[in-house]
Amino acid sequence: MESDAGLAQEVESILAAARERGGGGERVAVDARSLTDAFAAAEADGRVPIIAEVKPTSPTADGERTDDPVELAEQMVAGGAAALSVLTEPDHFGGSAKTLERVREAVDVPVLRKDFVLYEEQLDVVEADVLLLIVRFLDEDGTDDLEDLLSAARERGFQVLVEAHTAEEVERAVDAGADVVGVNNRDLAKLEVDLETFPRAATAAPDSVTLIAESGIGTPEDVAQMRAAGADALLVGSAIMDHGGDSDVAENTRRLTDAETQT
Ligand SMILES: O=C(O)c1ccccc1NCC(=O)[C@H](O)[C@H](O)COP(=O)(O)O
Repeated sequence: MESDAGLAQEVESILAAARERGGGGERVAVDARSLTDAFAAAEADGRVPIIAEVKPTSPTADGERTDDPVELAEQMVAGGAAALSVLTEPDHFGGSAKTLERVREAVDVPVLRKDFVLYEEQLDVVEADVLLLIVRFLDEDGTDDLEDLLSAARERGFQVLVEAHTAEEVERAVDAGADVVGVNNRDLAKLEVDLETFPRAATAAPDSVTLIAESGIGTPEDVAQMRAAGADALLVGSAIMDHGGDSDVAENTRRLTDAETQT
């Protein structure tokens, strides 16, 4: 079911909750682990650079994974993940700032804070190496501007992944100063996944940008499709988390990180 604004109801609910969430108080100052260095190290080691996502559940998940997120994160790193993404959105994804803090303490790879940040004060919740800003949601009236948030995040030491869904949004991200751009194959307005999205939108990014393909990637064939279209790295949640089951998260990660060395 869609709202008047053409958004899926779950998305309206996510945005309403994000508008209500405050900040953390004290200004965060981060000594960040380099995301691009982590990608380069994975490549040098023959691994596909994968950001594996600790996502206990989501509006499109088949269930909930209740294992200790720190154990899941450690298994993802054992499976060759170059970096991790940790949901901190509590109401729809089962995440928390505390979880991110615990995960970041336990691993030595860069950790992305995955949340729906709309206002500068929401940057000051928890230290993370990378922060997500979503072009689509910063279009809304009443949110802070993408450009301002990008600067505010960098002033605190965060690297910033700016997420787009179309070629036009990729251009907006680059114009705002983004050097790491994610193209989400999931249309966050409607929650539909189409793996042709990344190849279509990625063409708008200059070579200087680090490009990340996000969502809906589950098989070595999907990895090959995204890499052939120019993805420097991939962000994968559901296929690794296996929400409806209890499969080995390290193996699920390894299947994708090893995709280019398997014959
Ligand atoms: O994952 C969802 O169901 C979702 C619903 C509404 C807004 C955002 C959502 N996900 C955010 C993401 O971008 C993904 O968690 C991430 O790219 C990984 O996607 P996947 O591998 O398909 O789990």
